Amino acid sequence: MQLGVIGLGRMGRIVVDRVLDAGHDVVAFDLSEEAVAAAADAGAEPADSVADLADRLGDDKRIWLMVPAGDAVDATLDDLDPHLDENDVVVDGGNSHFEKSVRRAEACSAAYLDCGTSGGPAGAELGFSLMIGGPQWAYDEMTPVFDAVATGPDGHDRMGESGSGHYVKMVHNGVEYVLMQAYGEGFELLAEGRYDLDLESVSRTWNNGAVIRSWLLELCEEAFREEGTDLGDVDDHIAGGSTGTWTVQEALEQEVPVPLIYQSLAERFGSRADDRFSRRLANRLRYGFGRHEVARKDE
Ligand SMILES: NC(=O)C1=CN([C@@H]2O[C@H](COP(=O)(O)OP(=O)(O)OC[C@H]3O[C@@H](n4cnc5c(N)ncnc54)[C@H](O)[C@@H]3O)[C@@H](O)[C@H]2O)C=CC1
Ligand SMILES: O=C(CO)[C@H](O)[C@H](O)COP(=O)(O)O
Repeated sequence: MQLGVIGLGRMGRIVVDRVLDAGHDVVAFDLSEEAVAAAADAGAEPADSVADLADRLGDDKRIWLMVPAGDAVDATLDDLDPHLDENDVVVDGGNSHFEKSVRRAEACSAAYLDCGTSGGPAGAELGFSLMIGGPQWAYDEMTPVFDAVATGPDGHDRMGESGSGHYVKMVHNGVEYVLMQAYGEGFELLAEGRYDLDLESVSRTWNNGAVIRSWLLELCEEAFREEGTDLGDVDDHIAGGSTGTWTVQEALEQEVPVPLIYQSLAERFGSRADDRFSRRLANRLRYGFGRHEVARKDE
């Protein structure tokens, strides 16, 4: 099979390498010439534009987008669409919002698969977990590519109609926030609590047979090993948050209670403000109702 890959960053490059390793051909394009040259060094055929990539693919095009979610996906689809017909398949493997994926699928001249991708850079060796939405025939057609990019046949499946792949990935990320928060709270208590503990040792011990072992816990072990048991100079600021926000918005719309996901998201937002207005007001209100002393900034 011949696959066009657009977007050759952390994730797209893994798609290229795994598809090449499985014996398929790859045509690769990125706005970054360095990224295209590196993919060519790995065995991909370089393209210098979206149109050039489409020309090199011939009929029955199979194309994987791995560009940042949002405008980059729309811009790429605008450039691609004049070259597409109903026999072609486009996969969006990024973290797009599921509703945008439904709209893009309706507008696209090709069959459109929304593909939630999980596994991060570790997927280079292990393969990814792929959650795919869209037409069954297009999923079947892309199966050799999904087998190569995922951990294997069990690492991908069609979740359902258009949008369902990115919907499942959105909820996956909400769960990811909660697990991170849960490990964070447990280790915070261990770090601040009454014993002088080596947290790398704790996480290694938990990772070997404990009920709460997991890949995220292995990443905790790696973090304590590389940064130290006090996490050294790692800041308490957590970036990101788009996929968790979407999960909470959808839960509100469906009237499904997700207090843990919301709380984990709020913790992220809270981490970005070191001078919280709500805390300052609560501090002042305690004076109002109880004449409790107000802590002042210069004290
Ligand atoms: N990094 C991660 O662990 C994961 C990322 N994702 C999703 O995968 C997608 C890609 O993420 P990364 O590879 O981490 O991003 P990245 O920033 O490492 O790579 C994106 C690449 O796309 C290229 N690009 C941007 N706009 C382009 C355009 N219009 N045409 C062609 N190339 C363009 C950039 O030059 C860059 O090489 C995102 O939607 C992200 O949310 C999903 C799961 C995990
Ligand atoms: O999808 C992912 C992991 O599963 C990506 O790492 C994504 O970039 C996380 O983004 P955010 O933390 O902003 O939701």
